[in-house]
Amino acid sequence: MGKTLFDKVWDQHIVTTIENGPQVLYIDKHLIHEVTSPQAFKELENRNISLFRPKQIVATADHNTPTKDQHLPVKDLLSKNQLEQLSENCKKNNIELYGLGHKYNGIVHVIAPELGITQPGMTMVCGDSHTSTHGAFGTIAFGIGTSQVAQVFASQCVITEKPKTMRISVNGSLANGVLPKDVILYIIAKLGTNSGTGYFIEYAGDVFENMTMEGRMTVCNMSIEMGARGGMIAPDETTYKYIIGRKFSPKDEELKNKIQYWESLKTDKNAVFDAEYSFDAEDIAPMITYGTNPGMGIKITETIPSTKNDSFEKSLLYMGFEKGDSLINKPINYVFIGSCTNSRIEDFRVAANYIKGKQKAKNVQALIVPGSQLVAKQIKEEGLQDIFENAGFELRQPGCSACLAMNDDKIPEGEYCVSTSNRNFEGRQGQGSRTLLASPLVAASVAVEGRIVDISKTN
Ligand SMILES: CC(C)[C@H](C(=O)O)[C@@H](O)C(=O)O
Ligand code: SF4
Repeated sequence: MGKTLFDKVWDQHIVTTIENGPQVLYIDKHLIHEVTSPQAFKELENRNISLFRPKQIVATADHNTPTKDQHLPVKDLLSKNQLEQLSENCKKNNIELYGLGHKYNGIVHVIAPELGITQPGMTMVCGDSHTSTHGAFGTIAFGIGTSQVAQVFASQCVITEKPKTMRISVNGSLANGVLPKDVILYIIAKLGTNSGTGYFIEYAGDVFENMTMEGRMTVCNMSIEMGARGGMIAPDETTYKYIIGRKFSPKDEELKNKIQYWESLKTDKNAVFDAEYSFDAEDIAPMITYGTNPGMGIKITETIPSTKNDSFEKSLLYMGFEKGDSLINKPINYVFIGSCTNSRIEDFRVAANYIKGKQKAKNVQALIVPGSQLVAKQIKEEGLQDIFENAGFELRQPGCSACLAMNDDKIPEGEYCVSTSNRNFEGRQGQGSRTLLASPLVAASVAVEGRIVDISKTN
């Protein structure tokens, strides 16, 4: 029987298999940030264990960082503490840190790919659920808990059960204005937020083959919102082109050899998955969520379904929506374009292209938060900054920002925010805030119109 992409990468990294039990998996890259690393460092210190391979670890500060005046001392005490702890821990343990203000600083899932740290065929972990993003490169990448962070510090391995495999194919071509974010919101709306539990997903078919790396990252990022351990896309020419020339990318002979190896990773024709789904690209349209989990999504022109169950009704109550409502023309006062789902240069190009020559609506506060310093630099160099600022959008400094509102970027109670992030849980963007997930194009159109509009009827 043939092997899947997932099996090939997994099998290459098995250190040992415990009989009738889990496996010990070698981890090539361990990414860390300020929120989930402190207790792990403490645990090692308490047990007097040193870090096994500090050179395999890369650290950044992203969740707590302010998006204004990053050159000034951080005002929030808890954040300041966590950031200082990260710096100290990295210094003590010889870990490369791209801290606040560093030219490579940014959201962990944005910086590793753009620096060429993320490469096909690797295993990567981070104490963060959206580590699944890196699967876009044909990498087994998954989030781990704090105790596992300590385990990886000590051994560069994790002990884990091998997940089952699922393939989701989308064939055909996407209509204009339908973005990778719409594809993944559509898939989650169709399959539900528990459909991926216990699985690693491979996305296959025309739509993903024709997608840019930025788009593939958006899709893999949200695999976790289906409950999956992670998502992957087979490496191909698009992947290699993206990787070539980046700071930590392999070069010359090494690159040639690696590409040869990466080519061998594609799923074999006769490989069998534990579960398979397929969709037609033509059925996908611009999406928006109306509820409090990412699976509660509809095409922007559809009405809220009349599902009868308590949690559905509770969710609508929180959102202030009714069954059968259309979201078109609902006034929106906040728009957030950012987060590890949609804060790469391509996302801002799409938004800027729509916004160019227009003005944001008076009622809207529109935040543009780049995923990294490098993206921020590109925004400036490509003239997107002028487009955003002339249109009345606020361009901030990089970080997680309003995606989870651990810093000052909070959406006020009761307000709606059309957001390009990945989670619309109750209070996610600030206490009492109400999040509607959408693509950067939909978000841009809402900022300009001050209400939800059918993107296919505006330009
Ligand atoms: C803070 C961190 C542990 C968390 C995660 O794991 O996803 C955060 O990044 C999120 O998006 O909710
Ligand atoms: S941007 Fe949001 S989803 Fe991504 S790592 Fe930060 S908080 Fe988590």
